Amino acid sequence: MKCSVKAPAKINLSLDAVKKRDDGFHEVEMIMTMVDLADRIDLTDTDDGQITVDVSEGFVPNDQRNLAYQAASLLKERFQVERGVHIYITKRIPVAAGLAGGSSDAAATLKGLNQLWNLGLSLDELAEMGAQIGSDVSFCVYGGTALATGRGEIIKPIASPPACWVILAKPPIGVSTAEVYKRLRVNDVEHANTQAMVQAIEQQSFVDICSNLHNVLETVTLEMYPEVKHIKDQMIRFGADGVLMSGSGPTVFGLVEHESRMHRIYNGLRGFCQDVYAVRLIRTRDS
Ligand SMILES: C[C@](O)(CO)[C@H](O)COP(=O)(O)OP(=O)(O)OC[C@H]1O[C@@H](n2ccc(N)nc2=O)[C@H](O)[C@@H]1O
Ligand SMILES: Nc1ncnc2c1ncn2[C@@H]1O[C@H](COP(=O)(O)OP(=O)(O)OP(=O)(O)O)[C@@H](O)[C@H]1O
Repeated sequence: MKCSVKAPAKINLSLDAVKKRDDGFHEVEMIMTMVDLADRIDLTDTDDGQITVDVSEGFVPNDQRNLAYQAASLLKERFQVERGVHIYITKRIPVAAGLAGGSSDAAATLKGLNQLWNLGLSLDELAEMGAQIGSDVSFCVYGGTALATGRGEIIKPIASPPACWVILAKPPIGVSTAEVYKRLRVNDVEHANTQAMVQAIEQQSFVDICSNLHNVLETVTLEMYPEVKHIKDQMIRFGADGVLMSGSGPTVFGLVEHESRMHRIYNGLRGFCQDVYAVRLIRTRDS
């Protein structure tokens, strides 16, 4: 038996850290949404009881460090599954980019194995297990657009933003999420207006979404890596309607309403940045 699952990337339209907790994590308020740049996870059920991983990109770990491996291992142990699985990951989402590639691979593996191993778990149960792997995994299990609180694992679905283009540009550096949170001074930053972003989305106001884009982690990453600030400035100069760094970076995204302008920005950025993508937001059907 085999199954294939798409694992899309996320962007943070708004990311606020309210305070640092005693367990070392930050209490956050984030508005997250999925874009149609995705990894592909192929799962093949095996009868040797082993979990094995292969990845199309050589520099992504193919052992216990892989978040998809951890997802399979968690399900196998919790439900005493005797079967094994071979996981093949076709990587399209840039790695250590702030786009939750590894988290989405883990979420897709949880969902795929739920089917392949006939576990009958609900999305809520899969999301709860996902939270044990990483803070972004629960959101990736649900997908769509959501307000994420707690350390990122408490998910409240909201409406999808209006359709638009999303240009992603990643400078050739990897950023450590742990390091960025460690350097963050929650009391010295300008906080996001999360409620204003929720309202802008509910009212389908593209203009208000663009004016409320805010990510407190920019205060750290832009200072550490001036090339991220440079890409942000270029995207604004080329005419994106709204520009922000995603997650802990270094990927910068630009929201663009009109296709002709999207082409102009994409071509302009390609001149000095190799990793540039023009994608769409993934909108859920009921919104
Ligand atoms: C930056 C974001 O990607 C935005 O969506 C997330 O907040 C981080 O999600 P993630 O990469 O899944 O993070 P995890 O793997 O859970 O945590 C990595 C490290 O980031 C820090 N961390 C993470 C989440 C959080 N709410 N507060 C934190 O301080 C912790 O030091 C943690 O050890
Ligand atoms: N399936 C996976 N795909 C990519 N990286 C993985 C995977 N599993 C484990 N990793 C490890 O996780 C690290 C972070 O990768 P990832 O692409 O998930 O970062 P990210 O997009 O910044 O995540 P986030 O936005 O959740 O902080 C990588 O350096 C890699 O070694």
